Amino acid sequence: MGPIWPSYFTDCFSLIFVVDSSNIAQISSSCILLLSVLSAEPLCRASVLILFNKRDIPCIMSLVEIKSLFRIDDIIASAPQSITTKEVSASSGQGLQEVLSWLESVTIK
Ligand SMILES: Nc1nc2c(ncn2[C@@H]2O[C@H](COP(=O)(O)OP(=O)(O)OP(=O)(O)O)[C@@H](O)[C@H]2O)c(=O)[nH]1
Repeated sequence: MGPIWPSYFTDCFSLIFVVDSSNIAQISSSCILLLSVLSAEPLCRASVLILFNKRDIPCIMSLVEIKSLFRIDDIIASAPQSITTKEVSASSGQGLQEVLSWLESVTIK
């Protein structure tokens, strides 16, 4: 789906990027996709929420290790956008309330 995402960038003020943090094999491609999204000119002022999803699934790597592999600190430091990260589980609902609070905080009133 990545190739068609730019069709939706115009007038986009907030963005939620979901990472499957149980799938270590996909981490680097997910990171590259995120970098391409963050460098898109129409999104340069968007508020960005990165969700590390599937935290209910036992994984051989901790979230700290996954974030390090993802180079999340470097990405946040160099991106023009305001970026928030959260760990969630779409399955159990872990973190859902925080996601809703974030959405409320970035919603244009
Ligand atoms: N345990 C668990 N399962 C989840 C979670 N989120 C999604 N899933 C399940 O994971 C399966 C695949 O969903 P996704 O990863 O969203 O789908 P996808 O991105 O098309 O899948 P891939 O391209 O194969 O990675 C579905 O059965 C979902 O119900 C979660 O937080 N925890």
